[in-house]
Amino acid sequence: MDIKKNYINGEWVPALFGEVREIINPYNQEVIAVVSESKEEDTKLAISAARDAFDQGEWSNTSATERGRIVAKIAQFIERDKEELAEMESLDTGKTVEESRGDMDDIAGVFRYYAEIADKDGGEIIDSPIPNTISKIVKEPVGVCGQITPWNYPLLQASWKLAPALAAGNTLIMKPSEITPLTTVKVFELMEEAGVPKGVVNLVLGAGNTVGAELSANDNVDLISFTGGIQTGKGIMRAASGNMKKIALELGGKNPNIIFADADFETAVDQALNAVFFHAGQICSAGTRVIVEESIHDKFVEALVERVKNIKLGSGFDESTQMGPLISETHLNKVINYVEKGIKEGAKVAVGGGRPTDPELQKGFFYLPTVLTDCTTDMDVVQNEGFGPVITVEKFSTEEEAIKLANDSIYGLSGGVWTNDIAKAERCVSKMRMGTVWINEFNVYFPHAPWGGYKQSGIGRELGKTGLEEYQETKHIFQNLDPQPNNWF
Ligand SMILES: NC(=O)c1ccc[n+]([C@@H]2O[C@H](COP(=O)([O-])OP(=O)(O)OC[C@H]3O[C@@H](n4cnc5c(N)ncnc54)[C@H](O)[C@@H]3O)[C@@H](O)[C@H]2O)c1
Ligand SMILES: C[N+](C)(C)CC=O
Repeated sequence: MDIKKNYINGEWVPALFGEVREIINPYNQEVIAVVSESKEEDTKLAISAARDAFDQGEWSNTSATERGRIVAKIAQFIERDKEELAEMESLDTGKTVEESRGDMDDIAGVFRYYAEIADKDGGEIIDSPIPNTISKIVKEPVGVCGQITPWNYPLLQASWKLAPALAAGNTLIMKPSEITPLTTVKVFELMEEAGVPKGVVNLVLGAGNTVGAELSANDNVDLISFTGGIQTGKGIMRAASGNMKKIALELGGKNPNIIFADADFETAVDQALNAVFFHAGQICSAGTRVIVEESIHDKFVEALVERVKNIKLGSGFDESTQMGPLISETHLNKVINYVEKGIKEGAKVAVGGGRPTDPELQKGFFYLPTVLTDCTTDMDVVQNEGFGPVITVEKFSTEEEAIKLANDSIYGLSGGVWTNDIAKAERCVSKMRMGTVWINEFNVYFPHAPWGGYKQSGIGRELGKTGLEEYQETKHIFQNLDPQPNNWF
């Protein structure tokens, strides 16, 4: 098996100490690839390459139109290689190939979006209060960007960072999750093919506490953009304070999904499933915290359970599969303990609550889609992100109570409201403390709209114009057209 390498200063190079890591298919635990396992020393080399490339200025001085053209080429290559990328993502993560195909469309869309807006902001002349002067606001690249991504949407989360950073004229070093690096390696090949100059994009494969920690702390990195868990995010924030680098953090969620009695019942049930069970619930914005109006609670749970019983688990490559495995044994054990803790706290298992018994699924890290009822807001299982196929159900009787429950969280990533009363929906979403709120929808995201969290779900925004601005500095240029001595001293 070929060893996947780092990409540093335009060259594919093995890790300096020759270490490697095996990448495992979570469906059957087979080794699907071997990749370089880098250390701080490899990371420093990549940071130097990115620093030199930025300081030398070839990419930042390339016109924004030309940068956009290259970013568009990357989109085109992703579309060309969509099937290969989708299969690779499914092998690596266990998600169904159909889901991965959708991800690849989204990813190409992100590169296209930033290609299109790269040259749309030529700066702004503002009204200066001083006669005979010109005041101009321009945007410039931040510089050298460290980018760290998680395992659940490996290439999607990478695209949200790579495309705007490139469009804005930065140089970068990316560290994908050590568990799922394959599609990121492939996209670096595509960026090379698209003509991104050497040193502009650098890839270092390795663990968080070595490569990730170096990227977060190194004084030659000007910005660190991270997507992952809250605890890791807090550590990165502390490490980044050394040189006051800019930080962008996309963290977890425990997202409320409020169902009013006047919602379209069948649609709300169907979408409550979609909100959680894609990718076995390993979605930051999964609507795992279902909050149902008391008058329909029992009927809603009954309908949910009937549907959940029929969810088909299996290989992501089998067209009939609806839900794949969890990412790893460690994560499976975390989900098992999470549900057990919920049961000890008083939650009742309405369906699921353990591993499947099907012999064909024993090699994979499968966990049954699960619904826990009798949940209350003080429970760990309601307050913390489980990142598995687990719905907790709470009840409410008034609109105020629904909002109070929805906001009773350290998280603030996303949430949804289901009702046919549009005024009620508007009242609710205006009070929900989350970066994205959906009315009669859940889990929709696209390149034009910003994405990010309130509260401990993060700092900053990805996607949209705001996602480009994360990678830009704002400069005020003031020019005196009639300079005169003022003889003050
Ligand atoms: N808000 C969003 O848009 C979004 C999107 C996807 C995932 N997530 C969140 O990501 C989490 C799941 O991903 P995960 O398990 O990969 O998260 P994680 O925090 O364990 O790891 C994320 C990345 O950080 C790296 N890392 C680990 N320790 C580090 C350290 N000390 N310094 C620097 N980097 C380090 C990892 O190697 C990995 O690349 C969930 O909480 C999920 O909600 C959020
Ligand atoms: C941001 N999103 C929904 C694509 C993936 C979250 O894990």
